Amino acid sequence: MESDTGPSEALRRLNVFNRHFAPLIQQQVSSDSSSPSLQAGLSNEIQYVVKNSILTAEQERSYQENGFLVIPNLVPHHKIDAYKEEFELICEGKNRQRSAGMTIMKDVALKTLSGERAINKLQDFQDNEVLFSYCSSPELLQYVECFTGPDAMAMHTMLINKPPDPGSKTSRHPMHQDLHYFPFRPAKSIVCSWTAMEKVHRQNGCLVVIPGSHKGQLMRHDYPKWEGGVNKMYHGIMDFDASAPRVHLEMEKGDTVFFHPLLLHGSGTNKTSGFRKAISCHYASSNCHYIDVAGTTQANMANEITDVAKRKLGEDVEVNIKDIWYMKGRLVKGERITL
Ligand SMILES: O=C(O)CCC(=O)C(=O)O
Ligand SMILES: [Fe+2]
Repeated sequence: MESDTGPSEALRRLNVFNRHFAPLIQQQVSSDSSSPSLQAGLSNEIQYVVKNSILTAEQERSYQENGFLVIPNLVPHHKIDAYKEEFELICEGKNRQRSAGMTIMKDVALKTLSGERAINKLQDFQDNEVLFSYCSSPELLQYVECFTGPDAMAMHTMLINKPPDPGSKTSRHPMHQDLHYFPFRPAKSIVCSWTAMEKVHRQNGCLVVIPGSHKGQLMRHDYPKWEGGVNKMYHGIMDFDASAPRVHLEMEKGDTVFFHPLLLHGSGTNKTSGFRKAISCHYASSNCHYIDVAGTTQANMANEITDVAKRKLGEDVEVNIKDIWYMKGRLVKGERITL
């Protein structure tokens, strides 16, 4: 059934969202009505939004203060249905061409199952035409540009298929900052888009964020010591302040959250019997530069990625994580500069 909703429905949901979250996220509406991008230069504060004609002053202020912005009903339902169908075909594994270059991740507690029931995440779908059309879709890019500027690369792609939790609580994703995985900067020119492929709520493990945490530093990440085990590459913040106020982002199919790579976030246990799906892309300005992560808090992540790459390519192959990122990045807008 075609269930796309029109602009007035989107506006209604935006209002509901704002009413619901405004008190929680303490939107700081100052008496100055000019937008943060227009205020650039007036204070030492990092400006997280570039000059644009898309975001309202209120949306800019909200991203500046909170580090995330939810746009209701952004991705049409028929597109999401096509991504879901493609994901299912990949899980069936009949046509290897479809999943060329992808990293298919299995849940630590469900490895013995087959097909979709074992797979909790697809990564690196930059060469799959159907899935990658999410990253290059105009409805997303108009917003992406507000954070990356006009030259934008899709750097990291994921389809998350959070499985029904088997009782091990391994379907949780520990609180983390995505910047931990990225050897490029500056952080303010990177943004994640995360689109709900169905209704997501607390029961099926929606995203959980800590508003304002994007203004902090990159913290130390490692595997949490969970009794039931932890999924591969699900690093979490080690010195996490569990009392920090969090917001659960309950979203409808097609709703999209854009968030900063230092924003602390994670997701809860899926207590339902369905697979909670979301599709996501990390974009960066092509003007970003690579950094050397040796000797930093990111070194453990880099070693793990290098080990995986060596297992695929051969132990004697010299692997540099910058090369991996260089190869998987795809230009989606403007010109490719340094990334
Ligand atoms: O969809 C989720 O559960 C969160 C995934 C996430 O934050 C990540 O993979 O970095
Ligand atoms: Fe994340």
